[in-house]
Amino acid sequence: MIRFEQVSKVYPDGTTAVDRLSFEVGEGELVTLVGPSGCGKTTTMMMVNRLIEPTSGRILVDGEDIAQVDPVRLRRRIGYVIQQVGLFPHRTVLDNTATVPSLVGWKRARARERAAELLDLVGLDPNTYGSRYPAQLSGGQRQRVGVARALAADPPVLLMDEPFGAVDPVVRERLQDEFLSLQAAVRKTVLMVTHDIEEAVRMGDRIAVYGEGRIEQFDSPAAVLGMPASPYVARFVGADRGLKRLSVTTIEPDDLEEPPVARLDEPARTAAARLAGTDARWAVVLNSAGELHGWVSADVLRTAGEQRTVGDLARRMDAWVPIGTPLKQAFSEMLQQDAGWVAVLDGARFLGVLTPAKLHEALRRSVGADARGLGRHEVQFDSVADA
Ligand SMILES: Nc1ncnc2c1ncn2[C@@H]1O[C@H](COP(=O)(O)OP(=O)(O)OP(=O)(O)O)[C@@H](O)[C@H]1O
Repeated sequence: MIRFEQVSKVYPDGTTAVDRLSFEVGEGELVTLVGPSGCGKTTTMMMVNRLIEPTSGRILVDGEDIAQVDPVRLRRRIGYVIQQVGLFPHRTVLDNTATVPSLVGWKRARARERAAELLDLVGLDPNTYGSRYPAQLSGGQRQRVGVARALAADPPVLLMDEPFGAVDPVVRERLQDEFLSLQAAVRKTVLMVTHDIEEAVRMGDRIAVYGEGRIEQFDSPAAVLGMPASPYVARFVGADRGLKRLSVTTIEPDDLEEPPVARLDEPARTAAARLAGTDARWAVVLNSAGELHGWVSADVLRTAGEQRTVGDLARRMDAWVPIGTPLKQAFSEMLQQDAGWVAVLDGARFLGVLTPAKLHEALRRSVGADARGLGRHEVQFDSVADA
């Protein structure tokens, strides 16, 4: 969808901002450009909507060499979100959001209707906020208007330069989450600049890690964290990349332990007999539909009276996550519920449990899989132990 072919930019004073850059962003993909200040990220981005012209090489958008496209026409297909948001201070939020549709000739009523829809989509009630001026909004709300405005004309491509940079960390995380669920629905092709590796990992389907004017590694978040392509990338992603990896590795069925299962309505003695032959100290308790109820201790089952059912003795279990959840979330659930394991469900169906030992194994699996898949030499298993 966006393709860079050997693109360089040398500014008139001789600064080489970008040096023979080649990469491609697929349709519906979100690629983050991350790197230290001054490494050429913004220059890269601004060449896509021709706010900056490359010195050599070419850039294709949807197969078309953009040097041949009228810049105004090009920019209508490309939404642009910047950190300072750049809202017009003397226009209402609704009019700000309707800017691009109005520019491209939509009727006023239709443009405003579309703007109201978009404000709603980014979590701002158009009835409350539509008539306000930018100065009457919080920083986070202004950022949302910036995103709504960029999406208003439904451009296939979105460029975002530090879009969540100007807000505090808590709001920032919320905006990131909101944008991710929005992106899951609208599936734009997105190029996002950030200097924050956490944000790059969280947001990107793939990450381009910049050195000076060059991409040092262009890979999935898991691969960048698990197998930095060079010592430079390893330093940039940081010593705690094992921990960061927890957020990008998801739970798979093979990661689960399958403890013995007891049914809510069966006699305690029956369940105790089943456990007797094993060294299990507890069993998961499911209801008759196979849904998680809780757990029961093997000792309690063994010493239970004749008449008792498993249901009389079971304890509720609230620590659970859906299959496919990132390990980090499962771990956090474990800590929050003060549990030694979390149940993993597929919809309401119980699949198995994740224990700390299995979590560690899953991390190792993900590093190993990348290593096999990509054949990199610099596999850093030690990063897993750090986690
Ligand atoms: N108009 C210009 N004239 C000369 N040099 C420039 C110009 N604009 C940018 N540069 C230089 O080009 C290099 C890349 O700048 P760019 O803004 O692309 O970096 P960046 O990675 O986006 O940095 P930051 O994270 O600080 O925004 C820097 O060395 C910068 O000083």
